[in-house]
Amino acid sequence: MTLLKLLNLVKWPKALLFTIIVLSIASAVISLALPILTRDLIDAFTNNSASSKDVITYIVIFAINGLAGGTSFYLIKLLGSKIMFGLRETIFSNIIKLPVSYYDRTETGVVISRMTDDVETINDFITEKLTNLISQVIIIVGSITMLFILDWKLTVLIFIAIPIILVVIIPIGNLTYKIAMEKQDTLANFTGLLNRVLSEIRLVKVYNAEKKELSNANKSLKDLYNLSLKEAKIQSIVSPVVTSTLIFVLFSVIGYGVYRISIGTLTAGTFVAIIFYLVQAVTPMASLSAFFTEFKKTEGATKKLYDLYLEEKERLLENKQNNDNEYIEQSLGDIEFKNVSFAYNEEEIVLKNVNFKIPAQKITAIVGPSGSGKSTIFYLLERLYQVSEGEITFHNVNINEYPLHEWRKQIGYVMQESSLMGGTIEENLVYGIDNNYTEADLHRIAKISNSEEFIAKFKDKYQTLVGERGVKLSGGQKQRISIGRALFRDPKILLLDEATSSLDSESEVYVQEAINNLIKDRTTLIIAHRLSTVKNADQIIFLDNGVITGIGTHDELMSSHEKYSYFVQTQSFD
Ligand SMILES: Nc1ncnc2c1ncn2[C@@H]1O[C@H](COP(=O)(O)OP(=O)(O)OP(=O)(O)O)[C@@H](O)[C@H]1O
Repeated sequence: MTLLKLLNLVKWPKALLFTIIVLSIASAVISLALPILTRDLIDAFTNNSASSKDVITYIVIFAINGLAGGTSFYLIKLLGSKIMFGLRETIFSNIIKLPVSYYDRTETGVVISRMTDDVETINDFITEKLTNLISQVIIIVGSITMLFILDWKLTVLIFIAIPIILVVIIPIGNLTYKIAMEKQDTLANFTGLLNRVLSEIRLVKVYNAEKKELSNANKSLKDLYNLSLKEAKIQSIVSPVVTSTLIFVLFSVIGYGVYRISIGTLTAGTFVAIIFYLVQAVTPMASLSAFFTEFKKTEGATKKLYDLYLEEKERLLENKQNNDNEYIEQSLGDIEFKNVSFAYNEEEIVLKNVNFKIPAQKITAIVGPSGSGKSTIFYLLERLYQVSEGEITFHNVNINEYPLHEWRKQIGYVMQESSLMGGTIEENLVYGIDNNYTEADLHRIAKISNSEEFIAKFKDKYQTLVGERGVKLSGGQKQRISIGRALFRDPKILLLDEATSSLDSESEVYVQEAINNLIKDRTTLIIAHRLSTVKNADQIIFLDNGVITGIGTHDELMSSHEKYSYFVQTQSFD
């Protein structure tokens, strides 16, 4: 059962669970005793033999029952919250370890919905159904048994209703389940759409796509609307059938009971006890009838969550202790691509048998037409994807042999779009730094990344909020913050995706200065878009449609590589 497998991932609060079970059994037993006590009290009153002790005992037991009910209600909610916490923590720690390739094929909104809606469904099932199961079964079985003992003729009358209710409930239960599953999927899709649209709201607006997105949203919303209506229609059939049957039974029982009292074959106390048991048994019965539908629905949610948990994670090798790690501590080391081929999917091979060396502490620039595979080389170095063939080595050791986090710690990656996280400037500068840093470090990094001046102009200085993905900063400011972020890590290897978007010349100078500070004494690989960069590089790699067609200095390639010299003349190289 997937639910058990999933729940096994969470540390079960066993003592709490045990207390809940004991309390709910105790409460069920008291509930079963109450009608008998009521009967005795009523009959005692009828015979004028009731003592005040009887009344007090009755009230005390009633109060204990209420107290046990209240306490177990709280404890069940506590159990649910603990399980939700555990599940969300476990699943989140897993989804954050899933490789980038997983997110290439999955909409993030769907993952969000798993973490929110599906976990909630499981919580509802546990707190409202599973934990009450034992006490409900005890109450139903106990009440029916007591009914038979008290008066079998009346009980038979009650049982006539059960097949009528079952005939309606069972087939409809399956239908409700199907609708619930459809609803879960539609909701996940809608969350996906919401996430996509809201994260790119500027794009939506400048391309006048509001109407289009609204009509996309409309489809999901209509589906949700129709499914809710379907659910309502089903309920509008089930509910009156069940209620009328129950009322019919109740009236018959009351009529027959009153008749029996009038002819003296039933005491008033026993009659009240029967009604008491009847009411007591009906509520858990209704809840139990929905148990299997809810269970199936929860199994659906559980399976999706468990599948997410089973998805293959990035290979971390965190506990690996061997000599290879020592290499990573040394600063000097060449990186080599040896016969590397790579494809994101079967349709297209992006890198084809690529061989080159990135010498330590030198600048290597990669140039080539759009889509030739330049960024892919960075992703492979960051181990965001695994090579399909060949290997990438550092100190002649396959980079996969290094623990992933240790390896990534050596690399500073300044992305072209200068991705920032929502939060403050300080949080962005120190992003991913787990050791302590001082105020002085912060100022030093801001200074060498040329950010100090513009940060000082903000009212909140380092605590200025940058907005989602840094929307409140200018392009040049964002770039300088990302350069600062890379500097903070003091990486040995630097991956720099030079921005194609042109900054104004003043900003450009600031960014260039920051880059020069960043590059110093590091093994640098730049995706180059400027003539000054390629001229400064120790070697240039020309990548064309996934194949390296030339390696050399700017002057060498200008004289020997026709496409390179043409490229230099025609691209936006200044
Ligand atoms: N996540 C992905 N899934 C599938 N294909 C991808 C993915 N990322 C890139 N590609 C494809 O891989 C090829 C190389 O892309 P890459 O981004 O490495 O090129 P590039 O040289 O950096 O281009 P540009 O200069 O335009 O940024 C392209 O054909 C692209 O469509």
